[in-house]
Amino acid sequence: MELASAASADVTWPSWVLVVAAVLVPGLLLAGPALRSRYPGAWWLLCGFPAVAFRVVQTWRPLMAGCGLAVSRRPALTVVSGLVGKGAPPPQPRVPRRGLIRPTSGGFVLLVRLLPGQVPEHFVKAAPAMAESWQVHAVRVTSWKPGIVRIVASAVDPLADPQVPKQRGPGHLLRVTVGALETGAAWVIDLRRVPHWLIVGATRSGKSTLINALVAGLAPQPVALVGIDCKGGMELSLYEPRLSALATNREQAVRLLTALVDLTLDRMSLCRAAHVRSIWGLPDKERPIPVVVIVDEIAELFLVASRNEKDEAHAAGTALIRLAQLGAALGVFLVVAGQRVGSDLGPGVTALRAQLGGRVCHRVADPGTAEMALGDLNPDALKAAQAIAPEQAGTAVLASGDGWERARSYLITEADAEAVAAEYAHLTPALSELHVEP
Ligand SMILES: Nc1ncnc2c1ncn2[C@@H]1O[C@H](COP(=O)(O)OP(=O)(O)OP(=O)(O)O)[C@@H](O)[C@H]1O
Repeated sequence: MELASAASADVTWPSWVLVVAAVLVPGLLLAGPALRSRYPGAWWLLCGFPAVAFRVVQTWRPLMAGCGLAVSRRPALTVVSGLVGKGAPPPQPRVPRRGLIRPTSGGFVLLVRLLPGQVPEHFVKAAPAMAESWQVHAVRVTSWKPGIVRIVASAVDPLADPQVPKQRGPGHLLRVTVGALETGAAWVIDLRRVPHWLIVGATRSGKSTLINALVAGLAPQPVALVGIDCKGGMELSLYEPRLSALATNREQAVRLLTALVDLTLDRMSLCRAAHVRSIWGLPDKERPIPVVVIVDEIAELFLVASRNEKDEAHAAGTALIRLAQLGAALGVFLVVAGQRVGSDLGPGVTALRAQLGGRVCHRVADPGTAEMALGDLNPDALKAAQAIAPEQAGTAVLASGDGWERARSYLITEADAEAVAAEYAHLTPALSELHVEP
């Protein structure tokens, strides 16, 4: 005892260490919050992640046991160990094996090997308990491969205020980063991967903001943008300088959609003559420009009040379905937005929905719209979509054949989108075949 205290009394720190510590520690305490908000990524990696990773390691065994994910040793072994080690404590139950804890921007990810008898759903149920024990914002569990689950944790809410990254050039063709995912990764709409999208949401839920982000990302690219806004062009006319065509009522919309179908059929003949299966197989010089068709408020196209309107609505619906069926390979992409999308709008809506593989569901006013957007792809995502609160405008549930996740678009205002459209107006391709008489 005396020796130990003598040894500790002998430790003398060089004076420069004391000076550095005296400056650094209060400096970090004072400047911490500012550094954290200015460099959140670096702050998380250096300060937040090590502490949370330590917590994960420390709590892994009790957490697994508490959530019923630990499995007792085989009884025979327990008996043998009891005989061999008389009086020794009983063997610890087995817990699932955990892989490396890898940091992500604002969270971490780890893989876990399931024990015999376990299924991914057992871990999905334990996700809230994991988030509490590790003191992180949220934990998502997904099946990774047979026998392995992937646990993704976000330390802070990445959807609280996603920041628009600094744009470097026009980026990849038909690929736009429109927001952030719950995992902290970028929310990318890649039209070459998923060519057609359905975006739904109640009023003031964030549909236009998402379309602003999409148009702002596509405007600098060599693509033609076409708008169909049957509410008199109130929404899409903002981007008019960058639009190759804009229809502002249903009559114009039908003519524009018919012209687009003709353009698609021409491209089909071009591809057939060149013996290729899509415009991407054509040489660069011969490849027609990709066309992105944005439809704002789909209900305006489908709702009917008279016999005459019924024919128009039918023609619009048929042309849209045709475009969705043929367009992807021929460079025509659809982004269809609506407040309320239900089968009551007509049989064409359900047929169209089946062709729109990418789904974005913001806060909705009626469960039927969420069901229409997500129900056929991911019924699990419905609850998450219905839980989006009005103050979380811009937050949405994304679904595709691969699964679902929550995301929030960047706040690109109408003024921002208008400015981008004006800046890149000189890139607007003149497509005379799409000209619709006013
Ligand atoms: N990603 C976002 N981040 C923060 N705020 C947002 C976001 N998206 C939308 N908002 C807020 O919500 C408001 C309404 O958004 P937006 O105009 O996009 O809704 P909308 O669904 O298009 O509504 P409507 O159908 O009535 O046109 C915006 O003015 C903005 O204040």
